Amino acid sequence: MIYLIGPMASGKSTVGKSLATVLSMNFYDTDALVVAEHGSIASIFAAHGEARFRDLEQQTLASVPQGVIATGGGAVLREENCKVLRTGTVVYLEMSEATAASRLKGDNSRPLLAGDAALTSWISLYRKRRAIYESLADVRISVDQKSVLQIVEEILPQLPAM
Ligand SMILES: Nc1ncnc2c1ncn2[C@@H]1O[C@H](COP(=O)(O)OP(=O)(O)O)[C@@H](O)[C@H]1O
Ligand SMILES: O=C(O)C1=C[C@@H](OP(=O)(O)O)[C@@H](O)[C@H](O)C1
Ligand SMILES: [Mg+2]
Repeated sequence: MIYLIGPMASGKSTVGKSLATVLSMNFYDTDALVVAEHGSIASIFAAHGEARFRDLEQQTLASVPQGVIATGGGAVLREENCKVLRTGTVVYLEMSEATAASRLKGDNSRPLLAGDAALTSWISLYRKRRAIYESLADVRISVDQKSVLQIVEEILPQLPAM
């Protein structure tokens, strides 16, 4: 299993999909699996709160089939999830604030960033989570100013033989 972790908009979903294609592995995105079964993340947060979303995220991560897995940026908040991540190869996509700003403009799919034009929430969440991302990472890649393909090509030689 290969797990992608990192802050919101670092490219876990996009890079994960491309990495899976290159490796001829299945790709799963825990957020997409939750949405397919329970509706949009925004609607889950609005109707039931973040804790409910975290429960669904945890259940999904624990039962996802073999492949390349894009996690949500907050999946590392639960130790149960970290235990699952440690069973595979963890690729951490790190990103600067400037890159986040350009990617998040006009995107309102992430309830934790609602009204976050100045990126205050993104910065504060990343500050709280950065140490966990670093502690879990087997492979660490800075995504700033790199194309998806460049990032995939940087990850490939750092993966253990499978
Ligand atoms: N290397 C990249 N260069 C430019 N844009 C990117 C890159 N990686 C991702 N993106 C774009 O940034 C946004 C966030 O990417 P996404 O894969 O959803 O991140 P995450 O899953 O980590 O939140 C998307 O619009 C995506 O197309
Ligand atoms: O960082 C977070 O807490 C979240 C990140 C999102 O996924 P991405 O990191 O793929 O945007 C999604 O799981 C949800 O909106 C919460
Ligand atoms: Mg994603």
